[in-house]
Amino acid sequence: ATATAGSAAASPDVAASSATTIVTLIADRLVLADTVARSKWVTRSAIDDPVREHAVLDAAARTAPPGAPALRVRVVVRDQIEASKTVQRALFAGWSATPRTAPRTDPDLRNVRTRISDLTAEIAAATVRPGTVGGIGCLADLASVTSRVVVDRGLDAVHTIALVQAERSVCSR
Ligand SMILES: C=C(O[C@@H]1C=C(C(=O)O)C=C[C@H]1O)C(=O)O
Repeated sequence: ATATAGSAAASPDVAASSATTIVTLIADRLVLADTVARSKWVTRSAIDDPVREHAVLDAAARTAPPGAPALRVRVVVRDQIEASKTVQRALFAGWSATPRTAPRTDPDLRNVRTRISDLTAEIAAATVRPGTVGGIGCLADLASVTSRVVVDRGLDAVHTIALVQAERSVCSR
């Protein structure tokens, strides 16, 4: 790696470790979409839940630290919601096509939704933390961390695509 002049915040190690933090949080949140999808399938609920989506966005904007760019938090959290629905729709499509693989029992969503809320707040905080992701090398760090997380967790194509979708705005400023 080429050494870059500059502050500690801009050092390659710090940037890469913050990419690891945010990608890990995003992947942790995304895999919870499976449980949400199972519950919605069994209870015949809609994948889109505009009321809950609104609440998730507002809560994230509220937990963002003072002075943080609220719009940026909303954009990143919106990406998490859309990526979650990408996974849910793909699972629904698979279960429709092959009904014997469809879930039959309704998992309890309460704990999962609490965990989704907690992870959303952590993602929001990591998104706006000064000196973390962003700038030169951000996309490269994101790509290398993402490929490692995909392998480590054995993510399938659907979750991999949704993970990239969820990272869409991580490097924008
Ligand atoms: C995850 C859910 O499904 C969708 C995704 C949401 C999210 O990622 O926060 C919120 C509402 C739903 O449109 C859910 O209903 O909890």
